[in-house]
Amino acid sequence: MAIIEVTGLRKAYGGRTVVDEVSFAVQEGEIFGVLGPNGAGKTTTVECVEGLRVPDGGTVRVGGLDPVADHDRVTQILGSQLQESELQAKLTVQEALELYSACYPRPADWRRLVERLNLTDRLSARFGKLSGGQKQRLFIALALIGNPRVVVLDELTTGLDPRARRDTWQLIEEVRASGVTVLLVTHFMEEAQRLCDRIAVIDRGRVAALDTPAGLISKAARSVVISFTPSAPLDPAELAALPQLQSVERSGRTDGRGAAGAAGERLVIHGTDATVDAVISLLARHRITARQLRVGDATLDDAFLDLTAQEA
Ligand SMILES: Nc1ncnc2c1ncn2[C@@H]1O[C@H](COP(=O)(O)OP(=O)(O)OP(=O)(O)O)[C@@H](O)[C@H]1O
Repeated sequence: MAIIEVTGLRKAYGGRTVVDEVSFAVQEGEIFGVLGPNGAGKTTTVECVEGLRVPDGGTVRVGGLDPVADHDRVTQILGSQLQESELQAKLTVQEALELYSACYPRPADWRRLVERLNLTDRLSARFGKLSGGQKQRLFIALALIGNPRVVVLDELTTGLDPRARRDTWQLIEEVRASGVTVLLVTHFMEEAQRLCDRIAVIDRGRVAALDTPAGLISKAARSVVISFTPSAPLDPAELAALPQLQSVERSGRTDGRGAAGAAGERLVIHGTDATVDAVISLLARHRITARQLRVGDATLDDAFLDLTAQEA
């Protein structure tokens, strides 16, 4: 069952359309990612879902309710991540938890929440003195305090070090395992690939693609990457004629001109399985060996670049 349904959403600021006919549905129990370049309209879209912005067109439903007209009821089922500026630096962790608990008719037991989020020993610490990771954990606790069915997390791990980011990923997985649906806005491909069941890629206000991470990768033109250092140079014309070739990147000790792979130059070729087969045949035909040969699937990064337009 869809807990969030967005249909033909439009939003303009000062006559400039920044969200243009966006539609997607988030199923109960999934982690749904919203991914896209800066200024693509991600935050505007999720703020319409949260009822913080009034759409200019289309409909948004959360648990069947209109987030603007039924704002109070929607806040009972949807937990939002606070922005840093929304908490006073002098407030202690416990005070923040008690304050936010008081806003809900059936709040979660905050002591259990802080235990789960590993914040018990920080209860008397002031918000302003918490580390970045601790602040994010507190934001997750506050988003969950009303026992929501769905939480919206917008760039939760931006600014965290790699360990704190991984810890936060684990928490998000635990939140989902406890039955809460997660709408996650992120810039991090690795984060989206690891956490999300499905992803809407938003580009210039429109949904450019909507699929599972694996589905997005396989749809991207560059779905396989082969890299190697040839034992002898290859003819650039023969490389350019490879089937379903997307790109050839050359790196190493040469200036990137002339025969490809001269003097230890490394080649990184993006294409499909057919491209890889043809590279292997080409090497065999010329009796050239491929040193440090690596073949791998393209990543969500590659798919993202294929799916979103380059900045003009
Ligand atoms: N209140 C506002 N008034 C005018 N323009 C706005 C307002 N809020 C956002 N915008 C503009 O709308 C566009 C979309 O912004 P939005 O914050 O939704 O994008 P985003 O995808 O979340 O970007 P980022 O990844 O940089 O956070 C941007 O060009 C932004 O400058």
